[in-house]
Amino acid sequence: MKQKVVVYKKVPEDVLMFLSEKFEVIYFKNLEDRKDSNFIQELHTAHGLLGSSLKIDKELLDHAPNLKIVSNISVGYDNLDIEELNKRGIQATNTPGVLVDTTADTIFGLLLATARRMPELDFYVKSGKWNGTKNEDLFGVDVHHKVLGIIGMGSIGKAIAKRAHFGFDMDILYHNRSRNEQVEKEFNAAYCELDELLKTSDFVCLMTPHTPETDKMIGEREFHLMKDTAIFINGSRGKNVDEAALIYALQNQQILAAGLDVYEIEPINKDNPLLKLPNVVALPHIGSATKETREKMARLAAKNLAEGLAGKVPLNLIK
Ligand SMILES: NC(=O)C1=CN([C@@H]2O[C@H](COP(=O)(O)OP(=O)(O)OC[C@H]3O[C@@H](n4cnc5c(N)ncnc54)[C@H](O)[C@@H]3O)[C@@H](O)[C@H]2O)C=CC1
Ligand SMILES: O=C(O)C(=O)CO
Repeated sequence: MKQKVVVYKKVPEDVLMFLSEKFEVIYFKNLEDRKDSNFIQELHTAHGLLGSSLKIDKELLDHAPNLKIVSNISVGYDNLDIEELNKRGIQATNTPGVLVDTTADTIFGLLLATARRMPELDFYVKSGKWNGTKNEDLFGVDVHHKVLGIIGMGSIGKAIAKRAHFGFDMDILYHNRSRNEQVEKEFNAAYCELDELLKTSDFVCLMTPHTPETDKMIGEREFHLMKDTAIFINGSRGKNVDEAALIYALQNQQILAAGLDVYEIEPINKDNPLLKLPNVVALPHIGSATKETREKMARLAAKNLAEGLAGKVPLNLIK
């Protein structure tokens, strides 16, 4: 009898076909609620789970006694309780690599859009306000030849550094769990302690995973250390930032502006003060979301799942 796989995110047709050849596939194209009774019902007999963002913790796992693998269609896996999965001998996988360039493009684009106030200016033109000289109140700030501080010099951090160094002649500072000689050589990047990076950078870009250690790692103290001309970019996870402190810093000119792809709670509430601030450029957690890359991620996740259920060690097993 075929093993059973529950897919809880929309995936391309070829991924469904690939899975259906090997497994019995139950497909929830757009699962809105993890308490959905049909989903819970299917979990009881599921061997594999494929999707993203869903919180997978003890409460959910108690409904899935036969589960062998959880395959996340994302690189971040802060939605998974890894300790609980380990305890139950359930494998977990993610999709690193395939989304690096796409995410770096988005985050660097966000940095440019924030510095040059592109969404505001787009609105200015489209709303018919452009009818004379453009005054200083519309000007942005330069990106090229400025100092970019990257916190979390991993795969995506490096790809951002590459764009900044080769494309924009920026000076790169970085803070990471460990030094990386390759990025120091390739992008002339200088390692520094977090406080030094915050004090010195014109742009601070956060690219760490969300872990107990990085939870709210940028808060009141850190915004205080930044230049009042600094632009803060968060492409990592919203929970890495104390959002109330970010709002305060933006409202009180402690920093100049912020470009955000991620938020403490997603989707962000439309009444969140961040969305009322002209010095915030807000994207809907879209870093990796191009058609091509999302398809690659889904294919890689399906491959990981198939390897796990075949008794092999999946390529992207989370250790
Ligand atoms: N906005 C979006 O759509 C996307 C967001 N992400 C987020 O970006 C994160 C990073 O992705 P990758 O670069 O692929 O991961 P990675 O694992 O290659 O890099 C993460 C880096 O953060 C560093 N780090 C971890 N804890 C740290 C700490 N306490 N202080 C300083 N550095 C620390 C690590 O040493 C590592 O170099 C993901 O975990 C995910 O949360 C990833 C993809 C898309
Ligand atoms: O992969 C991730 O971690 C994302 O945030 C979405 O691609």
